[in-house]
Amino acid sequence: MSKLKLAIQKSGRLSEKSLKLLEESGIKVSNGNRKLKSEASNFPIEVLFLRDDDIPQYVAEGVAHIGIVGQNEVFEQNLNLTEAMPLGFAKCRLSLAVPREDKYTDLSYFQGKRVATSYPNILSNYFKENDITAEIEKISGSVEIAPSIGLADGICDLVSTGSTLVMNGLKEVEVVLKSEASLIVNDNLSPENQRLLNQLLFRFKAVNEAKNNKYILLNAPQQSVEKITKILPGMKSPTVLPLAESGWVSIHSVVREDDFWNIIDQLQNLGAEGILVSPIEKMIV
Ligand SMILES: Nc1ncnc2c1ncn2[C@@H]1O[C@H](COP(=O)(O)OP(=O)(O)OP(=O)(O)O)[C@@H](O)[C@H]1O
Ligand SMILES: O=P(O)(O)OC[C@H]1O[C@H](OP(=O)(O)OP(=O)(O)O)[C@H](O)[C@@H]1O
Ligand SMILES: [Mg+2]
Repeated sequence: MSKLKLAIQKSGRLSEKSLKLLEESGIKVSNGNRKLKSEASNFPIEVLFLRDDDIPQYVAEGVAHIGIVGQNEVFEQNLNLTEAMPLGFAKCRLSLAVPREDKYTDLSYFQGKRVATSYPNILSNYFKENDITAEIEKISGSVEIAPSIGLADGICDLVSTGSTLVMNGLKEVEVVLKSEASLIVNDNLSPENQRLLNQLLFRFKAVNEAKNNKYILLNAPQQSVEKITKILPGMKSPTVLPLAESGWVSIHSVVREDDFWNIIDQLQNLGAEGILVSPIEKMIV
């Protein structure tokens, strides 16, 4: 029987969340004993544990059929492969930063300057698009130290909280790319592997949809049902059940997590009481 080969990062920022996504998708993989290869016990999948920068190349060449890697690596390497699904974790941005004390008004700051980065291709395209000629210094790590040791005038590196920049006396001045973890796929999958991939995508989507939504349950006066239904349309329409007390109903629905705090006032203004919100484990739309 065919097995889908999935490459994930061996150790680093993507590792734990990649394994967690598999676990939440009901796929049991052990990664003990520093093994670099592991077969799932209940799904035809083999997991390869690799350096994250190597993953796009392995997927493009078909050594692995699919992989989980940051979009920053996908764009930098620009290989023949397909992004099947953004996965919603390892969110960060690739940004330009300069010494805190420097005056910065716009990109022309970088004209004729030296910029250190681990993403020379993305950066050189960005400078080209913006008519900036700068010298790009490729380094593979600890990029933020470059200006203070005289290696470069500015840097282009991944930022999330911004604390690494602050600690190194730098300030973020431009966002070059926004990135998150992504499921990448080889362009020539066999029909059997494509079928397995579709099953996996179905599960990943159910897990991620569930994370973005909450189950909401509330009591409301009967006369507010129509207006509340408009605010809480749910997956099809909300469930409305009568309460023992006449003139009152219980409304059950699904709400996007991002919308919840915005609609809570409207619900209360319509007389909603006893509002309960709980997480959803899987959601199939
Ligand atoms: N500060 C951050 N916040 C969120 N996501 C990040 C952050 N830094 C990096 N990432 C994402 O996680 C990915 C892996 O980052 P990590 O630092 O673990 O890689 P690495 O040092 O290149 O590891 P490896 O040893 O596997 O090459 C990055 O390519 C990026 O997509
Ligand atoms: O904005 P922040 O929240 O401070 O995060 C940014 C830092 O995170 C990443 O490095 P990481 O910590 O993964 O270390 P690494 O250089 O060993 O990959 C990235 O290369 C930045 O240095
Ligand atoms: Mg790496």
